[in-house]
Amino acid sequence: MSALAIAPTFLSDFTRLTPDVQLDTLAVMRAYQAGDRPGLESVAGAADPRVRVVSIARDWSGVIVPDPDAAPGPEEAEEAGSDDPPYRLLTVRPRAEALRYARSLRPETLPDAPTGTDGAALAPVGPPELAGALNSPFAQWQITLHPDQHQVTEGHFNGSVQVTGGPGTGKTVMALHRAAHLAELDAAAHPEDDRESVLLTTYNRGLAQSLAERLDQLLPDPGTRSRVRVATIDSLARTIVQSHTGVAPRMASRDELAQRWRAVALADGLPFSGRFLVDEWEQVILAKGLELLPDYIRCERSGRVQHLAPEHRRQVWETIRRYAGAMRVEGLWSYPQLAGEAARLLDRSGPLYRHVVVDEAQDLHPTQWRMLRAAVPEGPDDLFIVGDPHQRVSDNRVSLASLGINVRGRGHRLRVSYRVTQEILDWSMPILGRRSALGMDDDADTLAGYRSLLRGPAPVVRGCASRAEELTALGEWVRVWLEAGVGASEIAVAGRNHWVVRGIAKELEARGVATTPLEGAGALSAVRVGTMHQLKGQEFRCVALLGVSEHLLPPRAALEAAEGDQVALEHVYQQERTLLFVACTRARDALYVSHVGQPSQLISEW
Ligand SMILES: Nc1ncnc2c1ncn2[C@@H]1O[C@H](COP(=O)(O)OP(=O)(O)OP(=O)(O)O)[C@@H](O)[C@H]1O
Repeated sequence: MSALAIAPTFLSDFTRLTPDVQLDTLAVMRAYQAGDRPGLESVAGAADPRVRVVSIARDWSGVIVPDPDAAPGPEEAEEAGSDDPPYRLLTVRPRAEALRYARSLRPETLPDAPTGTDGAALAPVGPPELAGALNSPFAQWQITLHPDQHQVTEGHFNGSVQVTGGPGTGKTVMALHRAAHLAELDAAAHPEDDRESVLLTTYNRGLAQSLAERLDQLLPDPGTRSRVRVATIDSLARTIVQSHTGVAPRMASRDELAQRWRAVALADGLPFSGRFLVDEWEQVILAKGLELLPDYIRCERSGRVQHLAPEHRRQVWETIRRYAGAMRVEGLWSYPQLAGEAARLLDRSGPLYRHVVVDEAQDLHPTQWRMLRAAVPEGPDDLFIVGDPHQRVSDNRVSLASLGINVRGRGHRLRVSYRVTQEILDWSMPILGRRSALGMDDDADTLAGYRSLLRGPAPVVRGCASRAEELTALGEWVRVWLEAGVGASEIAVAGRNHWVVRGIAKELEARGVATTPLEGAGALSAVRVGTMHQLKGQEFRCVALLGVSEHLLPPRAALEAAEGDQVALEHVYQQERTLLFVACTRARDALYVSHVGQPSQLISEW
C-alpha cells in the first residue's frame, strides 16, 4: 500500500489547523499508509470527476486529487483495477468549504508541481526585495547579504569592529563576507605570500563546519580560499599549544573536572563542591588572569553567588593551585586553561594572522579573548567581532576593553531579522524573560526595536500523554515536512539532553528517515539530530524541539546544583531560557515544539 502523498501547498494550510484536527489528519494519513484506507468519497457536481474528499474529523474533510507524480497515472491504475490509485492530499478544511473547493477544481487547474521539489510553499513571505533570496535554494539563501551590510563587511576600520543583533539579523553572514573580503584584499596585497592570514573562528563544531562550507561557495578560487582558516576556538587553542610543545593536549570537560575536584575538596577538608572549585578557577582566577594570592584576595568576584571570606580564599587558592599544577604535569587541560596557555605562547612567539573574524563572540571566555588578542597584531581591521549578548549560553562574561580590545565608535547594531519570522519571534521572545543584557562593550544591550520582515505560520506546540506518543507525533511531523519538499538536511530535531536525542534518532531511523548528528554532519542528506546546545548559531528551514516538558527543562540536576540559593536558581533559569530561545530561533520556515505532560515553565509562564 502506498502512502498518501501531500501536495506542496498542503503544509501552509496544515500548520493553521488546530492541534486536534492536525492529529486527526495525521491519523488518516497513517491509516492510509497502513493499508487501512479510509473511504474516499466522490464529490457530486465536481468539475473534475477524479477529485475526492476524505473525512478527517467531525465537520472536517480533506480534499484529495490525483497525484501527477505517481506511475502509473491514476486513470491507468483505476482502469487496471488497482484498489489503490495514487492520490495526494491537497488541503484540509471545514467540510462544507472542502466540498465547495473540491467541486471548483478543474483538471487544468489542479496543481501539477511535483511533490518533493523544494518545499517552496513552506517558505515565509516578506517584502518584494527579499522574495528572490527566499525562493532560492536554501544553501544560496544562507550566504545572502543585505546590500546595506556590504558597507560594513567591505569597510576599512581603524581598529576592532563589533556587530551585535538578535537572531537572524545576518551577523554570521556578515562574518563570512568579511572573512572572504579580507582574504581577497590579502591575496591582492601579498600575492607571493599565500599563507593563512585570516582566521574565522566560532564556538561550536557544527557552526564551524557550516561556515567552512559556505566560505567555499563565497571564495571559489582555491588560492584565495586557502588564506582563511576556519576553526572552533577550542581547536585553535589545541593546535597552538601542540605546535609549540609537540604534544597533543588531553582535554577534560567541566563535568569530569568537577568530579575529580570533588575528591580534592574532600581530601583537603574544604566545605565546597567540586563544581564550585572548577567555577572559581575558571570564572575568577583564569578569567581575571590572577597569578598571585594577594590579587585573588583583593579581587571582586563579580557574578559569583557565594561570598568567600579571606581565610577561605587562601584555602581555595592553595587547593586550586596545587591541582591545576598537577593537571599540567599530567598533560590534562580544561578548555579555558588551554586557551590561556595558547595566549602566553603567542605573546612570546608573535601573532599568527593579519585579521581575525569572530562569530558567536558572546560565549567566549576571557582566556580565549586573550588568545585572539595575541593572535593578531593590534591595528586597522584587526578583529571583526559578531555576537548577541542575549544568546549567551555560557557562564562567560567579558569586557572587551579590559582585554585590550577597543571597539568604541566602531559598533554596529542590527535590528531586522531576515531568518526568524515575526510569528516565531513573537512566540520566542517571552521565553527570554528580559529585554536587556550586558554587552561586551560594557553597555546594556536591548532588544527594543528588534523585528522581522518575514511572515510565516505560528509555531506548533504539541502536548503528549507519553514519550511514545511524543516520538510518534514527531515522526509524522517530519514526514509531512519531507513530503512537502523540505530537504532532509534542512530539518533539525533537538532535545535538551542526550537521552531525548537518542530517542529521536531511534524513532526517525525506525521510520526509514536517515539521521546524522548536528555536529560535523557535512553535506550528507539526512535530518540533523542533536542537543539544543549543538543547534547554537546554526539555521534550518524546519526545527522540532522535543522534551520541552516540565520535568526536563530546566533539568532537575541543574536546579538541584543551585542548592536552594535564589541567585543561583535565577541564573539557572536564565541560562535555560536563553538556550531555549536560541534553539527556537534557528527555524526559518517552521517551528514545532512538543512536551510530555505539563509543558516546561519556560513556555507556560508568560
Ligand atoms: N537581505 C537579505 N535577504 C534575505 N536573506 C538575508 C538577507 N540578509 C541576511 N539574510 C539571511 O538571513 C539569515 C540569517 O542570518 P545569520 O545566520 O547571519 O543571522 P545571525 O544574526 O548570525 O543569527 P543568529 O544570531 O541567530 O545566529 C542568513 O541565512 C542570511 O543569508
